[in-house]
This record gives sequence, structure tokens and C-alpha cells, in this order.
Amino acid sequence: MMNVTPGSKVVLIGTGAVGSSYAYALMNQGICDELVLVDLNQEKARGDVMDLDHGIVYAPSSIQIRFGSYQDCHDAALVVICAGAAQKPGETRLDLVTKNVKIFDSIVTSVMDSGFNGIFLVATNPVDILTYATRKFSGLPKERVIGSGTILDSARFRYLLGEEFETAPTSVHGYIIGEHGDSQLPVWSSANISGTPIAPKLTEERKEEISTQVREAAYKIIESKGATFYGIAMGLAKITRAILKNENVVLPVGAMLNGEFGHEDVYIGVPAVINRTGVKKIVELSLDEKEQGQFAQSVKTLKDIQAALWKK
Ligand SMILES: NC(=O)C1=CN([C@@H]2O[C@H](COP(=O)(O)OP(=O)(O)OC[C@H]3O[C@@H](n4cnc5c(N)ncnc54)[C@H](O)[C@@H]3O)[C@@H](O)[C@H]2O)C=CC1
Ligand SMILES: CC(=O)C(=O)O
Repeated sequence: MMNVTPGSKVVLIGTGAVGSSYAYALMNQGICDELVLVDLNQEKARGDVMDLDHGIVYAPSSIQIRFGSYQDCHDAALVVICAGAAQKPGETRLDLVTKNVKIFDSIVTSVMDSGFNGIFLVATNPVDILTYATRKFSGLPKERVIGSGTILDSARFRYLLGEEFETAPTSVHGYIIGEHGDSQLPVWSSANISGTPIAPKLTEERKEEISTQVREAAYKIIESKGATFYGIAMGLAKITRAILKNENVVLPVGAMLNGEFGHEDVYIGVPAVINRTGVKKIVELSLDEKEQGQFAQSVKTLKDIQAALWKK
């Protein structure tokens, strides 16, 4: 295949609300054989390991879950980063950037110092910028650094459309693309149920309401319970399965554009074929004129931040 570390060992850096929910999803779905938990708060990570270990007997397949350190990354197939600061009520994802880029410099350097030669999956916000930072700090090929991108936003979109049309969300096909944040956009022009376009069935006002509900979901949940974690945990588990099981499945992830959609040098949410090599290929959805403009605006939002962080 290529010289990526084989096997299905996953090292999770950051076992807070998102990380521990992801670990629980991995165990429940039988996705990997070995899971190592690393966190600055070692007590918390040790506690999570004990708690998760007590569920193994009821898991669908055998899995080894243990406490570890950055050294454990040397033979890991996948390192998943959920560490860092999270939004407080009223904060945007972009408000976290300076703090989390600094944390990522130290985390990614420690992972690479172990001799890591696998794939990175990043969830920490602002996820598009931190995925770009992970690529930069690691020096790995762009295909092997993946962000959660708009996996969660697309799930929210499909869920809401499933409710709207009383159809299982798995039968609703549609993507949110762009920044995992306020400049994201729904691709109404290709959203469909069994090939039947959705857009003509909704008024402009209803479409706007649904887009707003998707975009503001995180703010609403954070107001209600302080954090969001189950949705993203399921999304991260889905990406993990696609990688470790070499699925070649199309998922909306954070991928580096290199001319696709007419843009480059930016990690952003787009559909991509995911397999054991990471991002095999970006799927260039056809966008209408309005969507192209919105996407270009989202690219600009991210590139302006990149330019401020890494002046060339
Ligand atoms: N991509 C997405 O769709 C989503 C992303 N998030 C993001 O995920 C991140 C984590 O959120 P939560 O789990 O709710 O936060 P949390 O505060 O519960 O957990 C963060 C964990 O990171 C650890 N940590 C901090 N600095 C570290 C370091 N230098 N090395 C190792 N571990 C370190 C902390 O000890 C803590 O356990 C946030 O940035 C949040 O915004 C949250 C939901 C969805
Ligand atoms: C917190 C966050 O990024 C989300 O739930 O979308």
C-alpha cells in the first residue's frame, strides 16, 4: 500500500468530553484492537482507562485499552487529537485559535519525536486551522493529516432533513462544506433523497431556517450543557473505521485543497474518499454560483487566519 504503519493501534491524545466519548464509541463498535489514552491530566486518563476496561467484557470484539505516553505513538496506525481548550458559552471556535495552536506545537512535536509514521485525525477547534497546523508541525504528506471538518455539521444537516421528510437520515444525502464554523454552507444544489432533489421541496425561508439550525447547533448545545461530544464522537469513529478498515467511503472531512474547487493551501470541510492511505481523493461536488461564492468566502476566512498565524 505505502509505508504507513500497518495494524489498528490508535493513540488518543486528550481524553476530555470529546476524547472519552470517542474512546467509548470505538470500544462499542469494535473498530480497533488497541487503544492508548494520553492526556496532560494523567489522573483523568488513568480513570478513563479503568472505567473503559470494565466495559470490555461486553464489547463486540476484543480490544486492549491502556494508559500511555507519546512513546506509544511510534507504532500507532492512527493518532487522534481531541486535546486543548473548548468553547465557553458565547465563544466562537475561532476564539480558541492562539491557545490551541501553541498546545498543538508541543503535542505534534512529541508525537513525531516518537517515530510516528501513521495518520493524524484532528478534532480540536478551530479544527480546520489546527489540522493545517498539524500538517505543518508534523511534515507528513497532506493525505495523512485529516480533520473532522464538517462531518458533524453534515450529520446535523442530514438529521434535520430526515426529520423534515420523515426519512432515515442515512437515506438523506447532502453535505455541509467549508469551515467547521460560522462560514460553513449547505450544498442544497445536490442534497437528495434517493436521487430526488430536496431543494425544490423547500421554501427559501425553510432552507434558511435549516441552515441556521445546523450552523448554530453547537452554540445551543453548549448553552444547554456546556459542551458537545456524542455527535462528534460518532463522526470520529466513522472516520476511524473508514481508515482502519480501508473502506474507500466518501465522508465530509477536513482535507487539504490543492486546486480542487479552485482553491489551495487550506484545510476545509469537503467530501473525500477515505481509506488506509488517509484522504485518497477529494470529491469535487459541482456547486452553483451562490455556493461557489459562499465557499470562496469560507476559504478566505480560514486563509486570513492562517496568514496571521504563519506570515510568509
Ligand atoms: N471538531 C468538532 O466537530 C468538535 C470539536 N470539539 C473540540 O474538541 C476539543 C475538546 O473538547 P472537550 O473534550 O469538550 O474539552 P475538555 O476540556 O473536556 O477536554 C480537553 C482535554 O484536553 C486535555 N489537554 C489540554 N492540553 C493538553 C496537552 N497539552 N496535552 C494533552 N492533553 C491536553 C485536557 O486535560 C482535557 O482532558 C475542543 O477544542 C472542542 O472545541 C468539540 C466538539 C465538536
Ligand atoms: C463544539 C463544536 O465544534 C460543535 O459541536 O460543532
